[in-house]
Amino acid sequence: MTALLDIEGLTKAYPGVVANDDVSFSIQPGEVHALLGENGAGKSTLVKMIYGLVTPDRGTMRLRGAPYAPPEPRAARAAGVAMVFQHFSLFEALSVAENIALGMENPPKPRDLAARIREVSETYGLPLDPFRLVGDLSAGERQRVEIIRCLLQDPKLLIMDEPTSVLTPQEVEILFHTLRKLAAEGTAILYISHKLEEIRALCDAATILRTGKKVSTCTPREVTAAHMAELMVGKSLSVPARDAHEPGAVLLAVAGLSLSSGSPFGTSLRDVTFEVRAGEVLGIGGVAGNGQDELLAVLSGETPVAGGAVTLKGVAVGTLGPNARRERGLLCAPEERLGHAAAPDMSLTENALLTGRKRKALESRGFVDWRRTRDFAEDIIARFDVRTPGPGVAARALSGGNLQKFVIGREILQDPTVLVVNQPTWGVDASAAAAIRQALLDLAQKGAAVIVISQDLDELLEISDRFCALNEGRLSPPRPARGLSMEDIGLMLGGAHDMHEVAL
Ligand SMILES: Nc1ncnc2c1ncn2[C@@H]1O[C@H](COP(=O)(O)OP(=O)(O)OP(=O)(O)O)[C@@H](O)[C@H]1O
Repeated sequence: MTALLDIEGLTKAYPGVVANDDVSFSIQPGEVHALLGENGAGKSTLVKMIYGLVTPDRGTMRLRGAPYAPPEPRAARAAGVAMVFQHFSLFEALSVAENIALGMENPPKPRDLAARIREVSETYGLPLDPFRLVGDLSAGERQRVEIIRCLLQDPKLLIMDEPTSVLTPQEVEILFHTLRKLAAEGTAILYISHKLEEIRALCDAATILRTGKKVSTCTPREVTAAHMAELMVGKSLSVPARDAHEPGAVLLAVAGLSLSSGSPFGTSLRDVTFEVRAGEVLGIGGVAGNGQDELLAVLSGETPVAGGAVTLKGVAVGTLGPNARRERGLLCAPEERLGHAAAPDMSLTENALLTGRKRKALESRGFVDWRRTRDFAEDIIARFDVRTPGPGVAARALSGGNLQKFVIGREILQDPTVLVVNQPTWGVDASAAAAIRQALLDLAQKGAAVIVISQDLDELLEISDRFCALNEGRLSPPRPARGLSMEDIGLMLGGAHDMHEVAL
């Protein structure tokens, strides 16, 4: 059988790093093929070459036997290659159908397009109303818009970059059902993910990259997740551990916090009340879009509130802005790493300065001490295993997971009294995720209070002392995490999301 896509010797170098080094493999029609590797291993670079976003330095591709070298994504799409990105490019104020029409060369009449969207949505079990505003959709529904946009092109190869990191467990099931149906019809799927159990459940074959080179292939169903992780990193994984301890004094308290959202697509916070003690990790679970961003903005000081709504070591800080809170020891790492947690075009040194200025004393007499700042950036890089040529590199040149390690490391190394992180291991590979969780536990062990906001319930159960759930802007009362079953958690999350369940 002719392979659908044959990749032969693909090589792509960036200054200081060979992102893909002589990579060769094939994808068969109807195959779900996983692309695995640590952060920075070269997965995104490889799929960008397949999708025409990056031109290889060397090497060739053949699609259904014919030479294939797309100069731009439009050419890739015309050849039958589609891609769903990690970050969606949708306009919130437009409807589903309007968004889809924008990406088409020759969009049909609106009514015909809506009918096509309904047809694809029903055929593939992806419930979606063409007339709803994108701003009102959950992350999972937005992903469906992107998938349906791809399916309308009738692709032969569908590339998916970490599709499940924004999905609830139920939405993952719906997605897998769709992907299996597509594969059964002969569409090949190239699937990037760090979630190894999901890969075992879904994928027929896997190609594993390490520092830009193909190091192995395997059949995910026939090996364990631990084995795949070992192939990726070349060593075995450690599980986060902590000693038993008694929590200390209350460090952060939020009391009766209600806040109506400024944005038409935001979530209002309703009577949120909780406290976190020294030495404690409080996990806040919930489906994205239930007030997580709004809560983080209130805690960081980006959205000031009434003074007494937020107290730090008994002192009202609600009216203070981010810098004043940082000086007092309340540090936050937001979810969006490029543009919010880090400035994309600034170097890592400059990004270290942005939040570490005061606490790391990076200024003296009104001047930036660049040597100290660079040392701080180098310390983060070394201690958090950030794979990059050096601190002079721009944040946007880092792979997603490596930038995440940098952002979390930058805050932890400032010795916070209270640290709030949103999705701390989003897009981070298994071994780096374990290292970040361990660093958060160590921070709590040293006496800080840590708040972890995450959609990853396994992560929260692994590291939290107490767990609570955000549901349409309301926070459930925290409960001890030990002994909570998935069923208890389901009830706490209860009805938070308008999950349109489909019969699978
Ligand atoms: N535009 C760029 N400029 C400079 N270096 C880059 C650029 N894009 C990627 N790199 C480098 O190439 C290497 C591979 O990055 P790539 O994004 O392909 O990794 P990845 O496997 O997708 O990682 P992750 O799982 O973290 O997303 C990294 O060292 C990265 O820093």
